[in-house]
Amino acid sequence: MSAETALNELKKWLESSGGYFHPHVHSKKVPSGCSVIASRSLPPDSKIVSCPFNLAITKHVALDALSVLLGSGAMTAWTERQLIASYLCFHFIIAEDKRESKVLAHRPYVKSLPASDKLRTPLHFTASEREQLKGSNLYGATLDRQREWMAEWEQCRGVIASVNGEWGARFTWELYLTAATHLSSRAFSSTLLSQAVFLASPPSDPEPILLPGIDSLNHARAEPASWVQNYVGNGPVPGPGSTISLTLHNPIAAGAELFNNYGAKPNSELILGYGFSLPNNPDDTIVLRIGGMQGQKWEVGRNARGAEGVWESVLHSVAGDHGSATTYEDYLDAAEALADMARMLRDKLPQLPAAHCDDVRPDVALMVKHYVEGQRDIMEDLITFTGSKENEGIAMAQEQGIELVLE
Ligand SMILES: C[S@@+](CC[C@H](N)C(=O)[O-])C[C@H]1O[C@@H](n2cnc3c(N)ncnc32)[C@H](O)[C@@H]1O
Repeated sequence: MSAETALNELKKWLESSGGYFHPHVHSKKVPSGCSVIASRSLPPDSKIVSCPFNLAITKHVALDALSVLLGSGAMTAWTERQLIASYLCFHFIIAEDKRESKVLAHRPYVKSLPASDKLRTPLHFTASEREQLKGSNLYGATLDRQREWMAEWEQCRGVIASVNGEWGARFTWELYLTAATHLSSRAFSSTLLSQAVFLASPPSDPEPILLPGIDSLNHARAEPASWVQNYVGNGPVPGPGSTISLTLHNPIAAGAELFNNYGAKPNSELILGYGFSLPNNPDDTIVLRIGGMQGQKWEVGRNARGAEGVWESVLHSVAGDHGSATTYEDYLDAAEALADMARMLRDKLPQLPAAHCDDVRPDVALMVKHYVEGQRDIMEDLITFTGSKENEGIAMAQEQGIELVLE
């Protein structure tokens, strides 16, 4: 099915269920799936798309359908990802004309989702592409995620196969990985459906949900966009006609792409969860763990954002328990220790793939480049930060009349 046909089917389905898709936008095929384009210029604060609450895919929607197919009680202890991903998978396992498919209520949406060959998270990288990440945090995070998702898939497959062997055979790792990636790359928070968005404190355990149509737009950093809730009624159960809409606050020129704003996310998160990256992403971070500090972690960003926390810990670890305030020597030792660590991490980062490397697809090479450059820049900024701490140590010594000769 072409991108245009899939979007038209999605539009028709949304509208027939009380939703809305702006009549003057269309879809354009791009390597990663689709982009949404303005067919005419759109004024500021245009409502682009609305999804009725009853088309949202929550863990409860998934559980209700799976209970009919697999029997209630079969999914005890499944996570919301297992429930929602398995529900999406069943749209491919059970043909539309089968009696059991009645409970699979999201076919026009599922058909509009990008096929697995369009997905580019590191779980979809080839072995040689994954090698490009070796030495970075993202490499370990990829292996952890693959292990976790595979264990989930095996648990689900065991239950499904015990109910129907044919379904179990069709519930492949590739199908589950694709569905779980659709969830990681398109999820919104369940708080959007809760009346509690009007309250000061949202519920403590938000869950991922899918909002068909609202997830059609690509991301642009800092794009002024709102997700607007229209909750009908005052009770805990939303009334018929309740919707979530996406409104874009900037005017859009005819022919321009429409963007949503997924929030401030570092490239590590964009690559692992979504399969794309931003060049020189200002929200990039690196997670630091220092041996001997009880597994404590620090997230440091560009311009040494967040570095004070790791600095304080290193300073106190260097100063030990000498019972007095930290000395200039503590400052110099801590600055040197932190700079050594930052240099070591920088030097451990992977080398960038050659511009034309047969084993690495160009879009993957670009993501790896954006990510590694960001990690390197953060380490350079941290080294500069340790230089300023060293200068503070030197100034402390000078205040005490001590002249330092530094090598
Ligand atoms: C919520 S979906 C957006 C719609 C999607 N393009 C589609 O075809 O269905 C998120 C996915 O879109 C793609 N995407 C979103 N923003 C992007 C961007 N700025 N650059 C490249 N790809 C992007 C990524 O593949 C991501 O996983």
